[in-house]
Amino acid sequence: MAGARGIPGPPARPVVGHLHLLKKPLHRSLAALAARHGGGAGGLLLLRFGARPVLLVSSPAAACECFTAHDVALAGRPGLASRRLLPDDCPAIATASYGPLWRRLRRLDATAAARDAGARDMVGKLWRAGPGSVAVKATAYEFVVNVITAMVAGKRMQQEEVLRLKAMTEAAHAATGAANRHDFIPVLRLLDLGRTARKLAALAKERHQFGQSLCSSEAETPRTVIGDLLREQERSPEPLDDVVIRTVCLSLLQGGTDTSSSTIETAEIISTVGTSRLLQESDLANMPYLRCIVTETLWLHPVAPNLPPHEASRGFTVAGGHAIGRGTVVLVDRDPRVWDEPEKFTPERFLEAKVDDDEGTRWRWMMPFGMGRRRCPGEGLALRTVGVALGVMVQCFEWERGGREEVDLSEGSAGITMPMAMPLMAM
Ligand code: HEM
Repeated sequence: MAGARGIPGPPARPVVGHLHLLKKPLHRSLAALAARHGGGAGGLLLLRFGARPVLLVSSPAAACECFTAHDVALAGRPGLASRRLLPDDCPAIATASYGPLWRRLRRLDATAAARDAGARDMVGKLWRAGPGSVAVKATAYEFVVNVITAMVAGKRMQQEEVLRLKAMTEAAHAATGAANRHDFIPVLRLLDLGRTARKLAALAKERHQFGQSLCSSEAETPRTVIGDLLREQERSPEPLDDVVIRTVCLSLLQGGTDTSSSTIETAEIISTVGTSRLLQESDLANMPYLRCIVTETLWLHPVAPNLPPHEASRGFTVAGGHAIGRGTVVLVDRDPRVWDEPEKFTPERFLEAKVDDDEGTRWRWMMPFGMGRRRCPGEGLALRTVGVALGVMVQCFEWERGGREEVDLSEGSAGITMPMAMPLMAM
């Protein structure tokens, strides 16, 4: 790339690169580094995780350019060591390499839903739990799982299975975080400090068994994802194998549950439908403020603040001629300057904004679900599910603080997703 300009970064250490500068939660560390060093190259900062170049993009314009003009080059995921330890028979759409298998999985990643009954169940559960307290996220989690299992397999999931899925999803998110040291420092892998290899092998086995039990269970209605996939398996000239079916089902469940339930937990809402009947999905179109609250929650508490890592499959130039090398891992950082008072809960800021009207609003909206061809395929489903769940919870309960203290919205230290440090409890 003749004439291309290099991208600045802070001084790196031998072997670790910049890993020593990263603390949990990762996105706060990265935002601090971007604020300190990233102004000079159009909002780009070049770091090294071990020997691996990592580009942090914190300018809206550069991020838009990356995921539009260079979207194909950035559609890959880095082949990190932890992912290579997960055998081929339990992949996930989110970590699959860009290519024919990923394309096929995405195509199959169908969406359909019937959620109102699930919302009623969730409210009933919170109600029956009192007096005392019940973790909102656990209840919201069960609700989301049941919405998605109904879509995938046409049935509800037993409580033990919900807990098993939750543990598996949290372990997978932690293992696929963007800055796991064992991914970038070979000696740590060699010694298997932290027993990462063993944990990943156990996780692979668990995913395999869980996916298999999901797929081999009898689907109760023909209009389910599994039903469609099994029919396609029989009919298609290029039949689907079990790995593909398992992956689609698990990706829907694992991609959708922790993300949506964290968002439900974090939001507060004002209902507009009154109390004569329970809120339904069709009400959402007439509730712009509810939609703004969900959007604002995703802005303030994105579940994947830096997006899962993307990898440049070829070199290109961006932001006025800065060179991005092949193999660079790309992470995105929210730019707080797109809003006045970016950290203040202000749902009204989205009242006027149309989702896709110009580059600015697109940027403001793009972060929670990504952008380009790896953008979240569950976005529509997630917005409807979160909207219905929040609406019903606010419609049916009065929410107030349990004591004098502010509700603690601080972040936990997860891997690729970002849960709250203190779970929200309904008393
Ligand atoms: C509030 C809820 C949700 C949020 C905030 C969210 C966010 C995201 C983000 C940021 C990505 C990565 C985009 C990128 O790589 O640039 C993603 C990917 C993905 N999401 Fe979601 N998601 C949510 C709900 C869902 C639901 C309900 C499903 C499925 C039913 C789902 C399935 C997936 C899958 C399969 C991928 C991988 C896409 C790929 O790599 O090609 N997500 N999501």
